[in-house]
Amino acid sequence: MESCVSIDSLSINVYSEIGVLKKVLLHRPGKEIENLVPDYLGRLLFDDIPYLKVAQQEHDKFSDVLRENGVEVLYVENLIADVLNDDNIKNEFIEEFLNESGIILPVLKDALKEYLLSMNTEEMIDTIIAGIRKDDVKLKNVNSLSGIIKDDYPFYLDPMPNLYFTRDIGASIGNGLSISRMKTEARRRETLFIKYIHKYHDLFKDANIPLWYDRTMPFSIEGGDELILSDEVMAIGCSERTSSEAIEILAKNLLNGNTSFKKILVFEIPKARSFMHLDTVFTMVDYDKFTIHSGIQGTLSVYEISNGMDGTLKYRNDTNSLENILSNALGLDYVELIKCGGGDPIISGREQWNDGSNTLAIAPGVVVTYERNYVSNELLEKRGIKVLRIPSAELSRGRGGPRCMSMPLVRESLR
Ligand SMILES: NC(=O)NCCC[C@H](N)C(=O)O
Repeated sequence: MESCVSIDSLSINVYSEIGVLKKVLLHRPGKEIENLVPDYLGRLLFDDIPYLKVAQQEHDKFSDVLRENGVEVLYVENLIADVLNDDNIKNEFIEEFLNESGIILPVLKDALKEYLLSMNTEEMIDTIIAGIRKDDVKLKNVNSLSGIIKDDYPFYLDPMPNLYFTRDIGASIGNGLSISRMKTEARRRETLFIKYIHKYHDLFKDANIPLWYDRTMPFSIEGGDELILSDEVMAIGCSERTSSEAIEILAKNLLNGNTSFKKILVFEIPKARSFMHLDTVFTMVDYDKFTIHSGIQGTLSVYEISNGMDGTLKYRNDTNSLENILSNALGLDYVELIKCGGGDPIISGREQWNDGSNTLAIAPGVVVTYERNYVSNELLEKRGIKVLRIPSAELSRGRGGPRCMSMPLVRESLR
């Protein structure tokens, strides 16, 4: 349960999806977006190339709305810069980052290390996130075959265009943290940032923040699949990105650990790009209200994981209606599922594709949404939800919405 210290001094405290948001981690899109090229869009998990200048203006509007509502906005790039100002930690990070980038040829590794260390910390971080093009680095006396016969791949280090979807790199659960094992190579290195911030940043390093999951585990799980429905119940999507094995390991650590969590609802959703995470089709907007994409309702299976008395886990396939599963789990008489885009399959399809279901609650009944999903937004307002719209034409090309772009660190607990 919530500790007795004041909310502001807590480093991680997230026991719901809707508690007043006090502290959140974002990444402002940078030059990595301009290193997206048509040939590699699919592998880098993008469907189009955002116009960086406008994407940044939209993201600044997002952070303004959060600050205007009392949220302290932290940026990944600033926290990791704080950490890497220590030369030893910087060297450790660069070593690990280059290894994970597949840079194993010693001459190339040394040349890239020298290139990165020639910059100040902030520039180095921007460069690492943006990617390093072969044209950027004149590799001095690299007498290796690959230095002579170059293939036509333009990068030494791939860009990290998905970093502005900070939701996925980790999940604050209770007073602890699940550091993701990302499903795809394209996003795997992103979690190095959260690893080093958790391990070395003054905000976290002495706070004994338990790790419920770690990036070294072999089974993938991503934060977009991890929803905190209450201080006792989580919903976790078994999806294109999150494996049942990872869910089981996380469940053991939460249900058998000394946490407040008693039950995990596993939502088995179609393994499809547009439904890549549970939060692209299902988010919580109030004590008893959720948005949902009608396209998954017929195909959804829900399995409940709870504590067996002997330290094992119990599994049950819950065939009740989703409304009943949620109201039972949350001890409510009734919950309302608000269909993203209404019932119309064309409108729902369009608005779900542009993350109409991916709302970010900043307080009970108050959500941030993409303005482009106007049908879903009006439906939410008709159901009594306060909707704070942000511009989204460029940000949405990355296939994520306001919840995807934010990693809550502190929310006021609901009770
Ligand atoms: N929680 C989320 O739904 N995040 C959206 C991630 C979009 C990103 N282009 C990806 O495919 O991973």
